[in-house]
Amino acid sequence: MFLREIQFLWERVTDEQRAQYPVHLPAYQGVESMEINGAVTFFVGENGTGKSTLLEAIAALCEFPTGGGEVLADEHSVSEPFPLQDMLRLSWMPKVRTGFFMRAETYYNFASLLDERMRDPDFAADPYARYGGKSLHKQSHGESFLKMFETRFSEKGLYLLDEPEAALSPVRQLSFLRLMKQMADTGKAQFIICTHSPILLGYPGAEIFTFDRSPLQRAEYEETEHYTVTRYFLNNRQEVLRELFKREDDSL
Ligand SMILES: Nc1ncnc2c1ncn2[C@@H]1O[C@H](COP(=O)(O)OP(=O)(O)OP(=O)(O)O)[C@@H](O)[C@H]1O
Repeated sequence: MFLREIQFLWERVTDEQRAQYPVHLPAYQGVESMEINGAVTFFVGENGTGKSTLLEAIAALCEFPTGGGEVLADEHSVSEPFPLQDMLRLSWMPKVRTGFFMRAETYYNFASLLDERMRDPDFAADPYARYGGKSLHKQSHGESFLKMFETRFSEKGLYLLDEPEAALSPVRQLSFLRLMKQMADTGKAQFIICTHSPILLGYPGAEIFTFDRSPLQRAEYEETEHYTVTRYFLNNRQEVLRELFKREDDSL
């Protein structure tokens, strides 16, 4: 593993910035440092708690292309949001420069970029070579996603992945777990992953940070809502659905 610690340098932000996105997000309040102790780290938590924002800030500090993962525009904001990376410091042992940042939602753009490169006569290398040999638009989403990981995971590096499960069936998620394990075991790859998948989260010995608490903190797999809610639903499906729909009818 390479990335050992993410420090939050509060002295770098003004009081005004502290009150605004992204610095104001509850999960970040009171965080001085996040120590990373394993090859696989997950960020979990409710939608909008700041997982992607932190992952993207790490990617920016690593100087990885953020893959078209532009920050959501805020219609009400009069100024550009404070770049979270400006208050972060990453500690490495050893420092790596390779790896990538990938968010499922920008995968389509990435596929189009490769097609553009294929058409570009000035681009000598085969842009599909590392991605299954043909346009990602001509492979199913899940197939090409997994293919891409199989090819790219053979390289040493830090992999920052935002909801990789979005493209993957449950069986493919299991394949993905195996792939991560193979890579992590070589000591050449480190993963930091935002996920909502109870399957991915089940990676053995993974370090999990939950953004549902303020400050964000470590959690055990069985403590996460992804585990408890999924488990409860699967064990009590009829009861949960009855209760859910009854409430909906009542509010009509
Ligand atoms: N440019 C922006 N200006 C203001 N607020 C923003 C901006 N970009 C994102 N936000 C808000 O910041 C919060 C955190 O967003 P983020 O994408 O990091 O959440 P997340 O935990 O990754 O959520 P999800 O699980 O849904 O992907 C959200 O409430 C989002 O609407």
